[in-house]
Amino acid sequence: MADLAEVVAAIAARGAEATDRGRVADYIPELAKVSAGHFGIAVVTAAGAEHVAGDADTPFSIQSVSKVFALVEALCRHGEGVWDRVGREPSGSAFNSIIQLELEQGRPRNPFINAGAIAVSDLIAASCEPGAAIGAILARVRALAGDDSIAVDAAVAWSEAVTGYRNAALANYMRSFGTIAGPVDATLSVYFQQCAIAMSCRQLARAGRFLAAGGVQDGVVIVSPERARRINALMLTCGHYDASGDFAFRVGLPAKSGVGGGILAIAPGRASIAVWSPGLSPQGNSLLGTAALEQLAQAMGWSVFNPDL
Ligand SMILES: NC(=O)CC[C@H](N)C(=O)O
Repeated sequence: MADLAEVVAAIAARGAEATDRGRVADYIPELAKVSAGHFGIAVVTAAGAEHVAGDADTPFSIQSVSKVFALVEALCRHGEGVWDRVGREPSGSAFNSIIQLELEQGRPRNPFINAGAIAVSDLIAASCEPGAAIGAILARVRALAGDDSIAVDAAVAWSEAVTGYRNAALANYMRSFGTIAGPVDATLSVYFQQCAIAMSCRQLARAGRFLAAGGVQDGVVIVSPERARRINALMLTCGHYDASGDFAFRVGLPAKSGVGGGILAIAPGRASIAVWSPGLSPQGNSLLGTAALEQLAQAMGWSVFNPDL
């Protein structure tokens, strides 16, 4: 078995040198300001040991990685009722696609595409006092990461709100079907703010550790083992949108990406892994982050399709 610390250091060295780094997201103006030169990786084992390298302590916009934590929050508040609003099937289409919603009567395919995540934000808001939903999501993330300094980047949230025409279209369309029950503007505000949460790779890997450990973190039950397994299943099948199949083929781990260039990946029973490199593939997933996870999975034998995992 390869030495984990050495593997992490070697991956970071390769990530720092790579020349083909993908394109930084520019449809959210504030994200376009981030340099494609960054690369960070953090691995937190199920037992809590940490191995980090590169820009592992630099906060970045977690964007759609937040959809995992929002789903946890919604499941804890509404239980299986979440599935009355959103499905559990891969979409095979872009993260911000509209066309499927009309064909499927306003019911999003899964909680990790934008439409599904907006519906999840609405569910959380429905069980909170007005204006308190983002606080609940942030509190969840802080508790999981064990770090109260984690915050919403207000500039990113604002940048997305003033340019978020597609998300507004998705939300309004779903409101017409009742998939969203609350005021569209309030729901979108929760969604934009959760996407604008800033975290480092180290914080993100810490926050995901319960998913690598059957739902338990430091002796505290976050979710049941069954729920942790199901969230991992959704991450594997839906976490990379229309590149989820290719990600499973190359890496073989449950994982969720975001257009900020972060990816949270889970090796069940082994580790929670966060990588960050802002340059993206055409489907909006971190180019070097995916390559890094492919190298890590290969070197450590960490794939859910590996008989020895
Ligand atoms: N894939 C993503 O990370 C997309 C999230 C982004 N906030 C959006 O709604 O467009």
